[in-house]
Amino acid sequence: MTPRKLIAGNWKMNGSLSANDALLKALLQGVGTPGCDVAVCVPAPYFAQVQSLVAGSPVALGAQDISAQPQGAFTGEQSAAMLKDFGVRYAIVGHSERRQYHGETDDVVAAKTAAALANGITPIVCVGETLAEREAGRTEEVVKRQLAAVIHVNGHCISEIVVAYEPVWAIGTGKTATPEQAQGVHAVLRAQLHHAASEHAAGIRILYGGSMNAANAAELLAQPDIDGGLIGGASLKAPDFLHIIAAAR
Ligand SMILES: O=C(CO)COP(=O)(O)O
Repeated sequence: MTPRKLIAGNWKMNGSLSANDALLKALLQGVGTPGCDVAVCVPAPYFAQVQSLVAGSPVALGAQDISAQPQGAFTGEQSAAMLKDFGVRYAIVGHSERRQYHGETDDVVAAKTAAALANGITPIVCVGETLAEREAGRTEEVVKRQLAAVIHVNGHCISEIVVAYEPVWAIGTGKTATPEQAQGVHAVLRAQLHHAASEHAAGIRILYGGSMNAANAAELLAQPDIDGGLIGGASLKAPDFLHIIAAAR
């Protein structure tokens, strides 16, 4: 079974009330009935705004992070229940920027994945190697270790996760992985999922992220194991994001 593709925008720490309004109105005007699932992962202060703008549309609301803790003295964190209050469907977990700047380990990423799953939020679990790791021939080892951490989340069915392969060297650099490079890593991840949960592996979406744009999306999305995209910069421009959505049909 080939899963329906997912095109998710990661706005990162960008936006304002007025910019979000203009971006989403343009997106909703152009999106029609998309041939794929669509989501925007927005900064937490804008959940309410975006929830009301996308209500009743094919665009789902996503978060960029989620707390591993249910509630309490965790200053600055947002719990799964808080996300649910705003209709959040997806939460990015373990983005390389969180791993790099906030010291998130594989264990933290696994705990956040579990918190999302326990609350009916689909985690988009990011994996990916740095340039130094790729050059040292360690790509497979790194992404397999990162994926293994979430595969063994106790008591939850991994069929509910989305995986995103985001080579760190391709993020925000304009250096996209070639379709062959991306497909090579996606095939490794698919095989690992197959080994862990053969009955679900084909249906788990593996997104590519890292300088995906209107010009390169179609070729990347045509690869057999690329089931969508996690898009940073290009998701902030409605025409570019719409072009990528159209390429996923
Ligand atoms: O990190 C990314 C999405 O999560 C990718 O960002 P860019 O598309 O800006 O390279």
